[in-house]
Amino acid sequence: MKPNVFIANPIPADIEAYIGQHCQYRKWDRSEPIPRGKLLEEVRDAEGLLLHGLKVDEELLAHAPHLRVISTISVGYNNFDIGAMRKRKVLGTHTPYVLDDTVADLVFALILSSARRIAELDRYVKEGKWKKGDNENLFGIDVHHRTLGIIGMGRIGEKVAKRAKLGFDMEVLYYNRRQKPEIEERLGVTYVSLETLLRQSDFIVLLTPLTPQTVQLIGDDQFQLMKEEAIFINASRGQTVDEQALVRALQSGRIRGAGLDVFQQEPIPPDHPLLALPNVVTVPHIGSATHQTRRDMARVAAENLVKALQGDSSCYVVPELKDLILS
Ligand SMILES: NC(=O)c1ccc[n+]([C@@H]2O[C@H](COP(=O)([O-])OP(=O)(O)OC[C@H]3O[C@@H](n4cnc5c(N)ncnc54)[C@H](O)[C@@H]3O)[C@@H](O)[C@H]2O)c1
Ligand SMILES: O=C(O)[C@H](O)CO
Repeated sequence: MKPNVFIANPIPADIEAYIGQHCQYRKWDRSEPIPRGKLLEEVRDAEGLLLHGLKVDEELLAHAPHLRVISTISVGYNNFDIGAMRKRKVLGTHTPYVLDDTVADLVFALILSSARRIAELDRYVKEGKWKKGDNENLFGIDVHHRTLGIIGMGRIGEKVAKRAKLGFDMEVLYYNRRQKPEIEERLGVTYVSLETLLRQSDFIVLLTPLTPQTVQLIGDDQFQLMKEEAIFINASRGQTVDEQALVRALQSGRIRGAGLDVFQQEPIPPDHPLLALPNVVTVPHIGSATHQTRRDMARVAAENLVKALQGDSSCYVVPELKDLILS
């Protein structure tokens, strides 16, 4: 008997067909998110669940007594209640590696857009404000040969460091849970304390996962340490930053600017003070959102689901639940 699976987000047809070869499945294929009540209904008989960005908590697990595997189409898995999943022996899988270069590209797009004021000056030109003559009010700051500080030197952080070192001749500092001598040797990056990184960097990129230890890792105290010329980039999760403190730092000129892909509330409310600031570049959580990479992520997530249901340990189980597939 093929296991029952529920696919809670639309995926490409050939990837759906691959799941169909190994599982019986039902699916939600509308572009708007599945309503919570409908999801709770659909998981009743499911042994496997494929999703992106939906909350997995005790309530959902209680509605799904047969569930064995939840596969998220993302590398971040802060939507998983790990404790509740462990209690019920439900495996969680995610999609590392396939998106690293794409997210690193987006981080650099935010760095360059903020430093050279691309979004602001695009509006300036299109609004017909461009006059002849060299206008110093339009100048930005250099990215090349400046100092980049990466908080969270993981898979994506390393790709950002590589771009910075090889493409932009930047000095790269990093702060991480543990020092990584192998990356230091290979890329010539330097491990420093968080305080040193904040004091010395011209660009600060936040790339840690959202965990209890990283909630509001950056707040008033951390913005106080930054240079006045610093540009702050967040591509991790909105909750890793105290957003009110960020607004204060930007409004008061404590830092120069920010480039943001993630927000405390997504979509960010249209009247949010961050959106009124010219020195902030915003994009709607699109770090991994290219056609190719989202496709690759869906493929890896589908393979994870099928493999995990078959007890094949070569799938990408989230680190905190790895022991479950071996037991
Ligand atoms: N904006 C986007 O679209 C997008 C896309 C992909 C990933 N992300 C976010 O980026 C995160 C990182 O992804 P990754 O694949 O590089 O993960 P990773 O696990 O390879 O890297 C994370 C790094 O952060 C470090 N870290 C964890 N907690 C820390 C702490 N308290 N202090 C200092 N360092 C800490 C880890 O040691 C690790 O080196 C994801 O968890 C996700 O939240 C966002
Ligand atoms: O974590 C990820 O993979 C991205 O943020 C997309 O959800």
